[in-house]
Formats: sequence, C-alpha cells, structure tokens
Amino acid sequence: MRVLLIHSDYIEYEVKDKALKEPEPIPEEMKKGRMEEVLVAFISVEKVDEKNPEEVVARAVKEIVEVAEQVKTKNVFVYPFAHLSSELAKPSVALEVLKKVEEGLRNAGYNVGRAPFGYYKAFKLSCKGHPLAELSRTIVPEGIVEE
Ligand SMILES: C[C@@H](O)[C@H](N)C(=O)N[C@H]1[C@@H](O)[C@H](n2cnc3c(N)ncnc32)O[C@@H]1CO
Repeated sequence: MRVLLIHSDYIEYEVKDKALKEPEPIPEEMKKGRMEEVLVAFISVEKVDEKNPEEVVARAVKEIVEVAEQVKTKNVFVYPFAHLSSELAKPSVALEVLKKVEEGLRNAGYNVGRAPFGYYKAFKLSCKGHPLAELSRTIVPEGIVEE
C-alpha cells in the first residue's frame, strides 16, 4: 500500500464519470464532499497487500493515526487514488481494504470521510505547507520487501 498524506486547510471533491465498469454504488450526497482542517490520505492499495489485507489495514491505521496526532487533527479523509503504484490490487480487494481503513480510523476516535471508489473525480486541496504537511508511507505485509 502506498499512502500520500497531506495536512490540508480543506479538501473538496466532485464525482465526474465512472472510472470502473462497476464503481462503488453511492448515494446522491456522496457525489460531492468537503472536509476542513483535515489530514488527507491518498491511498493506492497494491497487489502485494492481497497477501494479508488485515495486517496492511492495521498498519495503515496506525501510521495515519501517528501522523494525525503529530499534526494535531481529529479529521481524516481517505481518498482512493490509483496513481501511487504500478502494481495495483484488484478493485474488489482495494475497496474492502479502504473501507476497513476508514472503519479502523473511526474506531480510533477520528472523524473520517472517504471519497467514492471507482470514479474520476475533480478535487481541490489546500496543503498547509508546514514541515509535516506532506508525508508518504509504504506499507506491506510482514516479511515482504517492497522495492
Ligand atoms: C481516476 C482518478 O481520478 C481517481 N482519483 C482514482 O484513482 N480512481 C480510482 C479509484 O477510485 C479506484 N481504484 C481502483 N483500484 C484501486 C486501488 N488498487 N487502490 C485505490 N483505488 C483504486 O478506481 C478508480 C479507477 O482506478
């Protein structure tokens, strides 16, 4: 899993077109979204994660919580993003992993938003620009070496 973390004044998105034949079914209110004072986590779920999705979810939640504590925000936005890796997991696995990351963060006491899965989306982001505002993490199942 590849994670790009951007501490932002806000993120807003708008769903445009389907990017998968069968994107995640979403209610009208999920077609647009905005969150303020937020740690945005752009996440690419990778093929290697299919070896142990539960472990990758647990480690991703831990990493994201650590950064959220450092930048002092309780708001996290999970953004499915297929552009951080050339070895993507298949969509069915990726969606499940992303939903579990969202659930894990909520269970950890965070206000969590998530962008819809399987769509082209327009988005605006305002990065805060402080030294911890832009971070990335590579998370793989135990015992796997990621190039
Ligand atoms: C396209 C761009 O504007 C948009 N932002 C986009 O990336 N859309 C992605 C994700 O929502 C999702 N998706 C599919 N596979 C994956 C994966 N392995 N990991 C994460 N998301 C995935 O399916 C879409 C097409 O790949």
